[in-house]
Amino acid sequence: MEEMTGREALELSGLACRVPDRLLFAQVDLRLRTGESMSVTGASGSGKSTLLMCVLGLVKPDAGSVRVVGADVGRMSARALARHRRDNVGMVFQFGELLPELSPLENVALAGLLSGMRRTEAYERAAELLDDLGVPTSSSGTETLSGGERQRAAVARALINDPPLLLADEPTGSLDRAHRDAVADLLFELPRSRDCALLLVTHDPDMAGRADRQVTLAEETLHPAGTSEEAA
Ligand SMILES: Nc1ncnc2c1ncn2[C@@H]1O[C@H](COP(=O)(O)OP(=O)(O)OP(=O)(O)O)[C@@H](O)[C@H]1O
Repeated sequence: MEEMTGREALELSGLACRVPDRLLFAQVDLRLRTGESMSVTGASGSGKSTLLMCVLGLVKPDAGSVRVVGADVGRMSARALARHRRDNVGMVFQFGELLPELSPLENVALAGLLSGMRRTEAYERAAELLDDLGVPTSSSGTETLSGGERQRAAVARALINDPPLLLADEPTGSLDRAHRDAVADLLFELPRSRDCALLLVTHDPDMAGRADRQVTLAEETLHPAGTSEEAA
């Protein structure tokens, strides 16, 4: 029985996407509410990252719709979409993708500034988040951070606008086991502590298994994990 708590963060209906030589996926339906986490596994090349790109509105699906907090991202102008994404979606990638010239604090604050936060507020919030997430705010560049700290800084950056939807693509893929577990603990706590929805793409079965709901992209569509022949 699914509990109907939280608010709707993401709804995919009949989503289909092809690349020039083949169909990646079709008939993808998914609903995710704030407070929930969902993992997406699937063989390499099955289209998991492309699915996230569709959610971000960076790849236009061939059919179906993507609704983020109720708004159809396929019907927005580029400008409205960029605004909507900044306000509602946080994204964490495999290598953190922080700007190396900036300090961790500046990296996080910048995301707030770009969405219109006042300077003092952006810096205060950034410092608070980094502190909460255990990243030293004293470091001057991101290269002095450990891999785990860098990923936590990337999570802080994704959270600065309090997004109802958090997307993560292999967020622990570059980390050793100890750091991986620490970042995983942090990520899976977020849906409840920050009332956001977490959609996580991973090849790691342990990570995937920690999500409230688990799906696999295989045979060109999404299945509840464990019901498809295809290995994750
Ligand atoms: N713009 C594009 N043009 C052509 N092919 C593309 C394009 N984007 C993605 N693809 C292809 O679509 C397939 C799915 O890519 P995607 O990165 O979504 O897979 P994935 O499941 O995330 O893989 P991995 O687990 O290896 O990261 C790949 O075969 C990729 O080469």
